[in-house]
Amino acid sequence: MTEVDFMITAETTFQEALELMYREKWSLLPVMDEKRLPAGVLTRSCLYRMISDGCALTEPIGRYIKRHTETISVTTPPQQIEDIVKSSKVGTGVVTNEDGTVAGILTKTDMVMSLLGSVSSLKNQLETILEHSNLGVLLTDLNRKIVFVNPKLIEMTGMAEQNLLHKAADTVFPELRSVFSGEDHLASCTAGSVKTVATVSSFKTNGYIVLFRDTSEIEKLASELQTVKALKKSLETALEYAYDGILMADEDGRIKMVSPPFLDLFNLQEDEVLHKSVHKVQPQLELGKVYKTQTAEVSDMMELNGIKYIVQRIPIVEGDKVIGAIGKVMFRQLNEVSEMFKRLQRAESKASFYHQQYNQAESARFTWNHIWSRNEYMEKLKKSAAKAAKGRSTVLVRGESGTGKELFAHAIHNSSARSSGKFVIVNCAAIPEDLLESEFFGYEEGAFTGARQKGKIGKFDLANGGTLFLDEIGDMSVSLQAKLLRVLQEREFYRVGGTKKVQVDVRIIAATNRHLEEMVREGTFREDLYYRLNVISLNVPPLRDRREDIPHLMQKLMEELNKVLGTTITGLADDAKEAMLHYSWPGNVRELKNVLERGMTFAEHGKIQLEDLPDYLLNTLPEKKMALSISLVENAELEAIKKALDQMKGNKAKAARMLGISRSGLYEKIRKYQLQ
Ligand SMILES: Nc1ncnc2c1ncn2[C@@H]1O[C@H](COP(=O)(O)OP(=O)(O)OP(=O)(O)O)[C@@H](O)[C@H]1O
Repeated sequence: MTEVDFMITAETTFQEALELMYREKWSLLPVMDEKRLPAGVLTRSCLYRMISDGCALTEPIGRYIKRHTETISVTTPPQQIEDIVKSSKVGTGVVTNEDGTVAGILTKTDMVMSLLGSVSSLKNQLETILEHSNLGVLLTDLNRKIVFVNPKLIEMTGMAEQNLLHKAADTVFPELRSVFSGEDHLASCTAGSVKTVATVSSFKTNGYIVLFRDTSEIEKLASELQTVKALKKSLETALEYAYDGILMADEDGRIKMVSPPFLDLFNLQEDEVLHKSVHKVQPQLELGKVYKTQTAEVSDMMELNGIKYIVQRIPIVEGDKVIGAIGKVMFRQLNEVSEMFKRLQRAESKASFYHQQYNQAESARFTWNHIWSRNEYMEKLKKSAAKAAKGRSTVLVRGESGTGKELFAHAIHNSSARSSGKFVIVNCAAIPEDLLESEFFGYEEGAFTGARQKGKIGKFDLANGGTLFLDEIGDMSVSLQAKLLRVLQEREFYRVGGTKKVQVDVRIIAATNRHLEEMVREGTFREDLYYRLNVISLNVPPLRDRREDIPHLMQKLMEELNKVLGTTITGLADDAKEAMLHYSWPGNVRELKNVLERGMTFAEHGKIQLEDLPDYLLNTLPEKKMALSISLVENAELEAIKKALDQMKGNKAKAARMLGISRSGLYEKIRKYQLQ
């Protein structure tokens, strides 16, 4: 204990001990126990070991020692002490002599150290520690002149020791200036080619100690982190622009990422799916399967809103464990692999559509479920019509063009007692005047000369036992009106050129968009026929008077059109929807359907955009949302008709088609607005 110069107690902090040691130049410190009797000595290496074990500089030494108890006495053989120290988790310090024998050891709670032998060269001990340190260490005097550098710092700088010693530290390492001046705690400092972080501790009376930590490891980690971040970003971007609907789930089936087309297709918001269980939110994807089988698979064809899709289920496997799964919903490629395929598909769907129509000619295709509505009056109307269907009376369906009068006629027939009979449609406006009679009543064999020798069955004959739907009844000539009236009264007729009375059991449903009462007044429609037809009258309101039907009809019609056109439209962009909701729809549901068909053909997939809508619709958009007055509606209607006629160079058939109204409907409007 001869070399002991200073004494410290269990209350002394590590910082104080360190400063004392530094000031007293590599000496031992005596430690007093609680009774202030000499208890042991603290060597510098021991102190450093304790600090590197993680004790705070401000912590009292005694408290640290109490936490780190080892039962080693002076009689413990050095080998055993070494073993204990090595295996100890408590960071006990050991002091060795030059020959490697144990010189001192940390023992009881209230004692710091007992010397087992002579402590000869503490400077050497420190040098040993510094030699093996991973930190570059530099000591300076008060003038910042370098007095010591450790081998690690020599290695880092690549400079010879003598070229470093006695130089001002901040000349060799200019980055240290800010730390020496106390502006910063740390400095990024290049030692040779090594990037380091340097810290400076000052020991007021003696100088400074500078520690250099190699940051290349940290930088490597940072660059790996950067790579991972970049990968994540690429993945997110790929998802953002992915053509398919993609969803990724983690090992517990929680949804971690989802692509916008996926959300579009299933009409979901991101927060409705993210971090939720895929098995609960999207059970129809059946992603759970791949967690069990660990093999990728493709689903059968599925369908949503008229859009066909298939799901590719892909497990993410690491080792022999499934750590996640990907659900890839392909709905666009199905239709868009190539232009050819698309065209083929359209042709096919059109062909099958017409084939279906052909098969269903003379049979009613629609029921009440096909008349889509959210409007109270329409629902009441459907109920009354369904009641009327049960009887035998003639039904007159009235309403503007394209409001769904024909649909009502189909549904009435289908829910009537004669639904197994035929449903025969005659468009009174479409048949040339001179053929109308033979169309209605047929003709006997040989009634005409020439090719049509064989005779023809008329619509009344055809509809026997079923329903005859007389569309556009207001457009029938007065002479035919008389003949029709007779059949309605007597339930029998003569074929053209025939002499035999034909008896029929036919229910008549008539429809018109004309103002029959006015026509009766004008003498262009027979009053007696009017009363015969007008037994039960159903008035289908125009779309502008049941605006709540518009969104519902848009949704249902898009589903239907996706099937017919082979498109994958998921909805309308907000502004396009707004425009649709504010338009007055003079052509009613037919016009709505035509505008959607055009928009869907232009957009092909995703959502219908504003620019996919026709100009005449966009031009009539009110600047501000305001209640539509009748004159405003009429004005819009007039503008639309003018534009259509203009665009079609006066061709009324084409203009009517473009407007989505019937030819007779257009004629009526032309008359109404006195257009020529
Ligand atoms: N409520 C509805 N639900 C579903 N589709 C409808 C509805 N109303 C009309 N439609 C559709 O709109 C189009 C026009 O309907 P429909 O032919 O029945 O009208 P209309 O009043 O008979 O027309 P017009 O007077 O020009 O003959 C059809 O394609 C029809 O399927």
